[in-house]
Amino acid sequence: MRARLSGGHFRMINEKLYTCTGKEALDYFQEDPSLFDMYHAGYKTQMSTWPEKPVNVIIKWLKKQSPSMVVADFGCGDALIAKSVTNKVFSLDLVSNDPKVIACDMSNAPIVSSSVDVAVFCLSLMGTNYQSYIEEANRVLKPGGWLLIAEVKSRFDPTNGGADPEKFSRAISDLGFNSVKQDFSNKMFILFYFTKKDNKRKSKGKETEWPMLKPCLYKRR
Ligand SMILES: C[S@@+](CC[C@H](N)C(=O)[O-])C[C@H]1O[C@@H](n2cnc3c(N)ncnc32)[C@H](O)[C@@H]1O
Repeated sequence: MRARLSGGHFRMINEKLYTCTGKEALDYFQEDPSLFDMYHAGYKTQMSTWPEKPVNVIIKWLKKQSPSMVVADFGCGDALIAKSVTNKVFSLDLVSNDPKVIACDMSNAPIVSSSVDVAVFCLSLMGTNYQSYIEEANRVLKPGGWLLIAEVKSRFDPTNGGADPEKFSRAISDLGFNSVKQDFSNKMFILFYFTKKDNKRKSKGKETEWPMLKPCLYKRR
């Protein structure tokens, strides 16, 4: 009974995070931070069924890069990246239960412009204003810096209401990134790798067309 109740709470908070802006999500958790713990308990249960977690793929990738690279982990959850690598990592999330985590809405990160080598979004493009998170990553990234985005595969399945991954990739390229790789090999998630060209937008005056990313709603088991 308790498990069913907490599963219901998790699904409700999860749906809220996918259907509101980052600012509304920040207010929601500031009003009751215990909802954040409830969300993360449910999220852990969901992830325990995944054969491979995207955060571990990202950690493996980071370990192959220079440890001097500065990393920003946008929507870090339990800050596993910061706990697993020797790099300097800015771990950002809506609530901080750990001294390593900076509490903020990641569309407004307390990080100096052009100071970061790798920006990571691991299953964290939840808000309806997700493009403002990517724009913020663009602001803090150095030219040549990496942008890694892992997202649930169903959000990028155009045959089932999901976004076209090419359209998503094009929007990020319009911001001034090169698309280096799209890894579709995992059953549960897609991993996009981009590098930042410079501090200017590529297509001057052209409005970036961001595809809508459908919420990732979990079914009652
Ligand atoms: C699905 S969890 C993923 C956590 C972690 N990246 C991982 O892979 O295990 C998404 C996280 O993004 C955070 N998040 C969502 N919107 C955010 C925002 N606007 N600002 C900061 N964090 C946000 C949530 O609070 C949550 O901890």
